[in-house]
Amino acid sequence: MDTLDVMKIVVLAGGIGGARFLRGLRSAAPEAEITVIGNTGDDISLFGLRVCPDLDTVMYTLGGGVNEDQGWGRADETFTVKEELAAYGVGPSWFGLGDRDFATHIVRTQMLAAGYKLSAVTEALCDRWRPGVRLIPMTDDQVETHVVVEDEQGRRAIHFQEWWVRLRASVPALSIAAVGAEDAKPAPGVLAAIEAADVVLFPPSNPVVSIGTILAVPGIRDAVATRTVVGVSPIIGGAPVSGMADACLTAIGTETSARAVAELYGLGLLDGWLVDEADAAVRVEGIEVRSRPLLMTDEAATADIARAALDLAVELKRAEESR
Ligand SMILES: C[C@H](OP(=O)(O)O)C(=O)O
Repeated sequence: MDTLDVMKIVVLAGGIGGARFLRGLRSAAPEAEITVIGNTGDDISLFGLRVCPDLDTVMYTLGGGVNEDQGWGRADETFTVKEELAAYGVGPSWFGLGDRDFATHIVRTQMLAAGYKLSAVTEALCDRWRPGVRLIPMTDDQVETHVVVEDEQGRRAIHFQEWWVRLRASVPALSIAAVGAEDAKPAPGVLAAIEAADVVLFPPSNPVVSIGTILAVPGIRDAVATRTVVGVSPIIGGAPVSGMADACLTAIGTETSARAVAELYGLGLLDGWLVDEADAAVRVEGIEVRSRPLLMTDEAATADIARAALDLAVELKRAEESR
């Protein structure tokens, strides 16, 4: 198998970083069949609507509709509905939904209310966006990431989005839990896609609340462990490439380093690990570590990173097969 051959690739993805990596992967391997298993732990109900930030970020980014500067939400967005809600005193005001984005959540909520599963709704939304990959939510069941914090209002669990977006992770998380994950079932097609995959890639998504949450759905981790898996480090030189993943890693007692994240995923799951040149000295027992520039500065640089991940995965798979 050559990376240029048609191959089946599964990617576990969160939001912005995952979506940008996927855009690079799609251009690095245009013939590949790419299945994306999307995190739904960040999902939240707002104004009576079901909002799936990570699924939408992947869909908008690959479908050409994303706000490129922000990395999420729609391009050419307006905020009339948000302003009108605020005029009624209806919140929360801290979650920035634009008018175009609202339409997606209205369609999704309407279909869910009619009895369609989230996986079917996502497929229907993708009919419009044609992302060039098959996007499946990790589960059709409700899983919500909650964060335990303690401040002047006392100790309490809040929705991940409230901690992340409203509080900007400024209050330390005492713990993070994917509520509902242990009883959730993988969405239809998730396990079959993993079982059929030539390789599985972990993009530089948040290892705790994105990839960690997907792996927490029973059955997914075990299925992934049977494949050749290569991850791209979301940590460069001791800091997240973007975002505040360090706040999540600290909450679970893991150091913010490329080595610690590889160890968190663990031997038995990860076969190869791409780190930045800044982390060239990183070694992880039992995992093949390679270094190269990992900043996704533009689409061409991102495609090079995706190609390097794929090449490493193919090399490791071949080595495994010849043993
Ligand atoms: C929460 C978010 O996760 P991602 O969508 O990047 O996986 C982040 O770490 O910025």
